[in-house]
Amino acid sequence: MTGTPLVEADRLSRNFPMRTGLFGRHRDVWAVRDVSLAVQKGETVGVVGESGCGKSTLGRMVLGLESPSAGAIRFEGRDLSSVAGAERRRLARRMQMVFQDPFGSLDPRRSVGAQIADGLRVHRIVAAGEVDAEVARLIDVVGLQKNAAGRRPHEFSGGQRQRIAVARALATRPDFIVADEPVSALDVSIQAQVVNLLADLRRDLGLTMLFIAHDLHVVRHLSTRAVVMYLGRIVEEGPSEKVFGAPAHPYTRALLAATPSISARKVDEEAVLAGELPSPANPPSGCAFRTRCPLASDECAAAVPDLAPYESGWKVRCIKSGPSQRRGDL
Ligand SMILES: Nc1ncnc2c1ncn2[C@@H]1O[C@H](COP(=O)(O)OP(=O)(O)OP(=O)(O)O)[C@@H](O)[C@H]1O
Repeated sequence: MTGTPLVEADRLSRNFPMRTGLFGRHRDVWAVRDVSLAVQKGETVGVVGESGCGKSTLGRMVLGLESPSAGAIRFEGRDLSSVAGAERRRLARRMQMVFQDPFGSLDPRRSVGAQIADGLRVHRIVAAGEVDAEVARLIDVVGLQKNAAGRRPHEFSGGQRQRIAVARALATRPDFIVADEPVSALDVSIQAQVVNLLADLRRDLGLTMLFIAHDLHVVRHLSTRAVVMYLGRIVEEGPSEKVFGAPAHPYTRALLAATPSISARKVDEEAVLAGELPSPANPPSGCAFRTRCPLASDECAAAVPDLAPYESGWKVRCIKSGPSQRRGDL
């Protein structure tokens, strides 16, 4: 892959102070730790991992909604922390977020049309006299009925509300969208419709996306590249068909084993995810996954493994899964 990425996270970390234990001692929870990620124009990068692995914090930092404790975010090569004022607003127009809970992000008292129009007005996307027509166009683009503009959010089903949220995000004509669990609050029967809408929009509008989900089906369907996170760190990253087709990290294999219907391989009993996710306030030493890993040995406790090249464009953070160990018998 060549050229400046549209969005780049460079060694991003974010910690939160937290009280733990009986005596309420302060400890840092590292929600995201040393994450580097480049998203090329037109790519859809899917971020997966169990709840609490740091996916949302990463997505919020990438959009500038949360500040990193360390590291940088670059948009078209420009460090977001060095951009302010009108310039920052111009960049904000180009980056939008679609949240898990569309109801929480929509105002119940205002009409859908008025809420879609907010972004049009703030960023002066069209002339004042053309706002209504543009709202109607956006409503059509996301597949809602023409009369939706005059109605309030509670008059719609969950899937339709997520379409409204997508129309709002599209209003500013963004280049980059972070979708944080956009379908996980929806009925399974509706999820595919919203996923297909996002896939169509990505194709038709040339959108670049960071797609966050704990559901591997959804990520596999939408993303060109997959990033697997465990306790704040990337443990595997590579082309989706490879990561989901022949996962290299034992954690990715365990996630896939928990979703057998998309596993191309026979479910490996050994790979089934054992035990609880350790507390992010007190992660295991060395490889954080070692306490649940069927391959773990003493050396896994010694140091955090590097995110090392596995194949071209594919990286794995596991001392047992380097290219030299790759035989399909792990
Ligand atoms: N504002 C905050 N204050 C304290 N801790 C936080 C805050 N935001 C996130 N965390 C902690 O950071 C860790 C990562 O949270 P995050 O929401 O990014 O994970 P996630 O993978 O997106 O999970 P989920 O799917 O449940 O949203 C969790 O342990 C969480 O409790």
